[in-house]
Amino acid sequence: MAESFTADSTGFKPGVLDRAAPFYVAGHRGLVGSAIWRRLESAGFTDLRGRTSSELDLKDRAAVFSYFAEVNPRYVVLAAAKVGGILANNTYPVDFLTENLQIQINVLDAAREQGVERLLFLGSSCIYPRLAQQPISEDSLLTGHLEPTNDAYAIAKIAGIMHVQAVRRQYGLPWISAMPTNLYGPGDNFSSEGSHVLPALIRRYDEAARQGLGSVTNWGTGAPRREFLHVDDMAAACLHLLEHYDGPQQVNVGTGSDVTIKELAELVAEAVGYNGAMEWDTSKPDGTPQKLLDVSKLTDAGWTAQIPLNEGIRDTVSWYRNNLAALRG
Ligand SMILES: NC(=O)C1=CN([C@@H]2O[C@H](COP(=O)(O)OP(=O)(O)OC[C@H]3O[C@@H](n4cnc5c(N)ncnc54)[C@H](OP(=O)(O)O)[C@@H]3O)[C@@H](O)[C@H]2O)C=CC1
Ligand SMILES: C[C@H]1O[C@H](OP(=O)(O)OP(=O)(O)OC[C@H]2O[C@@H](n3cnc4c(=O)[nH]c(N)nc43)[C@H](O)[C@@H]2O)[C@@H](O)[C@@H](O)C1=O
Repeated sequence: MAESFTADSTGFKPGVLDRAAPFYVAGHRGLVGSAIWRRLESAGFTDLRGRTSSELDLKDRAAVFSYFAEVNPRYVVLAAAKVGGILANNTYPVDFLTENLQIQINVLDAAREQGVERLLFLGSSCIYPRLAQQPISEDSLLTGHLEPTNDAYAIAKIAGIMHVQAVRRQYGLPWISAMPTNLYGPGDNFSSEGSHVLPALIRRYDEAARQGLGSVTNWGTGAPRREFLHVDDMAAACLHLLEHYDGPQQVNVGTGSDVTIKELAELVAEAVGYNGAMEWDTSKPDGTPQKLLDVSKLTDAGWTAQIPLNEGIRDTVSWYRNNLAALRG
């Protein structure tokens, strides 16, 4: 797929986006959308637009078209999606497939009808084959079988990449796709069952430290390797790509280094001040053995991650503790 793009021509010229133009961030209250919103504000954008899911259900096609006609955004980031950790993806594959397809098709079709000038679609590193060669290059898309715990979600995201490529080819619009690695940071989902590993560990270890527990049990074997990118870095990368990258191929967004889940748990334990034992519940799935992105395309486009993992974890622990009352409420 990646090596045989049909030629497209968008006329895109790299440069700063117009700070006064209407900019719609779909999913602006989520982990990624809220970070992108903060980044755009600090970069001087003055006409940011967002709607919560209760104000605008992006699965409602008529409502989405009507919103786009009203706002007529010049720029769009699609950061609204049904998102969850390994257990949620494995348990509710129909929801992850159908909700994400509906949201994407509605938003991308409405944006196309409105002639949105720049659009960034967000996928995920789970689109790549389960046993892809590491670090995972963009070229490995569709070269092997997907990880079964998140194949439904991955298929929806792959359809989104193809939708963007098709719009470029058929309509010449300079839209792009980015594939982030595992993300974390302020505003994450800290629920015990549905969340990703890093917020789950922060919550579990913080509670264990407060309650003086002698041991903590994490999921799986602790052996899988994952790469973690702070969401403020992710937001900076998104703006950089919107201003500097144009091409049909998706761009990986990550740090270029990974850790085992056991090493991650040790970092979290240290950050919260927990000294007890670590145990593993191997009845829970490990998922893919390793997900480390090749970020050379992003580096060539002029961007690299800035926030080291230990600092990012400390920052997120501190945000979690400051917001605990609101999260419980
Ligand atoms: N978190 C991660 O580790 C990774 C995330 N990504 C991708 O980044 C993007 C953002 O993820 P993230 O910020 O973590 O997810 P969150 O769950 O934190 O946020 C998702 C957002 O989507 C909105 N949303 C969901 N369904 C609907 C709907 N039907 N109508 C309107 N809005 C809806 C929610 O709105 P509201 O709050 O108003 O309900 C929410 O703000 C996704 O595309 C995801 O696939 C990719 C790789 C890793
Ligand atoms: C972003 C990405 O997120 C998901 O894929 P994943 O990378 O497997 O994500 P995860 O963060 O949930 O788990 C990572 C690893 O960590 C282990 N683990 C230990 N203890 C806990 C724990 O308490 N919770 C969770 N969730 N995992 C735990 C867990 O067993 C696994 O080995 C997909 O939704 C996929 O679609 C996707 O895009």
